[in-house]
Amino acid sequence: MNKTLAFIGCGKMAQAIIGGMIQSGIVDRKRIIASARTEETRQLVKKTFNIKIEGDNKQVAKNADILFLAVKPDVHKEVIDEIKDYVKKDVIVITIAAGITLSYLESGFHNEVRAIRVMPNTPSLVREGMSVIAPNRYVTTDELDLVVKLCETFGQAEVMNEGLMDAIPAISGSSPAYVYMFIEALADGAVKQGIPRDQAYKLGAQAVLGAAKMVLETGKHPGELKDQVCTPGGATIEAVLTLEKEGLRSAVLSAMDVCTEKAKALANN
Ligand SMILES: NC(=O)C1=CN([C@@H]2O[C@H](COP(=O)(O)OP(=O)(O)OC[C@H]3O[C@@H](n4cnc5c(N)ncnc54)[C@H](OP(=O)(O)O)[C@@H]3O)[C@@H](O)[C@H]2O)C=CC1
Ligand SMILES: O=C(O)[C@@H]1CCC=N1
Repeated sequence: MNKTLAFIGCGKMAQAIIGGMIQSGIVDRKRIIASARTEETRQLVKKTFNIKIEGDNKQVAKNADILFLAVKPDVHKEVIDEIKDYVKKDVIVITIAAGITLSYLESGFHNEVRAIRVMPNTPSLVREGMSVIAPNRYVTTDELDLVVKLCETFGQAEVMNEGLMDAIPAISGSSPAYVYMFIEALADGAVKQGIPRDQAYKLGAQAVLGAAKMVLETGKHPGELKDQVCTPGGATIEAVLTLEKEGLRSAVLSAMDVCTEKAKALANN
């Protein structure tokens, strides 16, 4: 990787990506530069990752071969206006923001800018991220391959049509938050039964990790895997009945609907 990777904005998501990339050993930290608004974040990022970070967005944009816009959606306009005249002609601009479209980037920079939407998630920090990638028509196959490989340094990557991108936060970008809530709830339930809290988090998290691996590695339908746990006349089916009565599935679907609507609206704030 002989490209300069630049991040405008270095908050929680950018830090997760940078952490995963460096941990992979594939991306040299010397190739990563970033900017953040406050001195507090700049010091934290410098201390944590030992990368070059500064307050001047233009300086960072100027040196970028691949430029990640990692600010919130409502800060994109101000940042793009600030840097658009400073980027290299063939820079690849990636937004990781929910709701920011490829046409938004094309109008902000210039009509033929190489633009990519990537929706990542925070497990990127431990190289178990999921990145969904949608390029515009000016991104070449080789450039897309490079970005896919880059995203694979911190997890899995899938290329999709832009038309699906607004639906990705709910299933992938935001969903770790729901899973953490589920793990917290599992731990609370265990603590209620007398299990020490630190062990309860380990048991709950490992169950989620193991179940996720079963879905990914056996290729079996989640319903079949659930059925294997439910011993006839046993304890699990009682828990399953209660979760159905309490509306676990419909709660998840409703949450994903509101998440998707909000993600679509974010760019207009
Ligand atoms: N968090 C997540 O799980 C995910 C987030 N995303 C997307 O990532 C983006 C960032 O989210 P997140 O990391 O959570 O948010 P944060 O608030 O943690 O990070 C935003 C960063 O932007 C910086 N910033 C703000 N204004 C400017 C500016 N004018 N110039 C340069 N930097 C600026 C902030 O600097 P400072 O820290 O100094 O204030 C901060 O580092 C969003 O667009 C979000 O949609 C996508 C997928 C998942
Ligand atoms: O909450 C948000 O808007 C961002 C997008 C996906 C995860 N975090």
